[in-house]
Amino acid sequence: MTSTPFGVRLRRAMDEHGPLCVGVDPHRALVESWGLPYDASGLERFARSCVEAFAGEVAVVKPQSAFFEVFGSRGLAVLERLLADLREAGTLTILDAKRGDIGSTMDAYAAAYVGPDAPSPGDALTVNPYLGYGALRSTVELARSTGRGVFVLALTSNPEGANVQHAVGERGTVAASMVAGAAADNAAAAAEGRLGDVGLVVGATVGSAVRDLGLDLLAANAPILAPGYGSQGAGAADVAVVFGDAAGNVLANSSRGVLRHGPDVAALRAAARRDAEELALALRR
Ligand SMILES: O=c1ccn([C@@H]2O[C@H](COP(=O)(O)O)[C@@H](O)[C@H]2O)c(=O)[nH]1
Repeated sequence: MTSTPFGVRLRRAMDEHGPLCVGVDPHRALVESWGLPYDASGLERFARSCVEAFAGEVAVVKPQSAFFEVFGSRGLAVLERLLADLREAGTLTILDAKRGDIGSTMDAYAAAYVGPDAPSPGDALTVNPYLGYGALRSTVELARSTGRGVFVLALTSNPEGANVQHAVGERGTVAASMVAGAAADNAAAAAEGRLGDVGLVVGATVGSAVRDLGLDLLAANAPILAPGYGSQGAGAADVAVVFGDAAGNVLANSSRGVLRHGPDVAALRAAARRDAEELALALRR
């Protein structure tokens, strides 16, 4: 819990380290390629190497909850420790758990992940707005009250997402309604001249969709988490083209693209630095 808003802390971190978020996605193949057993003990050593490699070195680390949940309570304990170690090192985290439900259930998810007594808090949480942007209200409010943020899925990096996210409803496309929701929630921050705390997830792989759907990402004053850079095929130049005038608010994520350089900690760190520099050059504001 902190009194400095998430958007302010994220902007500082990106200015200092470049616009890269490293994902901690312990896929079975990766864990085994690091010479580790694919069990809770291997997971723990994998996570520890990530802390050693990335703490204090990159703007943000994004653990993917699914790969920890696989191991039940022992996996969740590793996730909690990973988040705590990064927090202690002063490195921002986004917990990628993509929570989304009716409002009353979201209250519990909000308490679990962004509340003052959250057992495994990150600095921000990814949320799924498929039950409607309004269902995220309590999560947005609680996150802001603890200096945390949320990232709302808007245009995801997978090809199947377009079928839902490009669909046209009463007030335009589904994606546009998410951007409008974030813009409204970030308006007060914009008036203060700072980046908002309600981020959007927009894949670096979406091609011309941001333009085609007329999404004004810059006006949303939202941090933009852009997965798809690296293993999913988007390069830094693609990120610059996809986001245009909003490129300065983009935090590109790479998980496997960096992690494949492990288990050597120096090699992991060097890979992250190369990507952060490449992105900073391409997205220069
Ligand atoms: O639209 C989305 C939203 C989230 N993700 C997540 O990001 C990482 C990407 O991993 P890579 O290894 O860099 O492909 C992963 O955790 C996804 O669940 C996404 O890819 N697209």
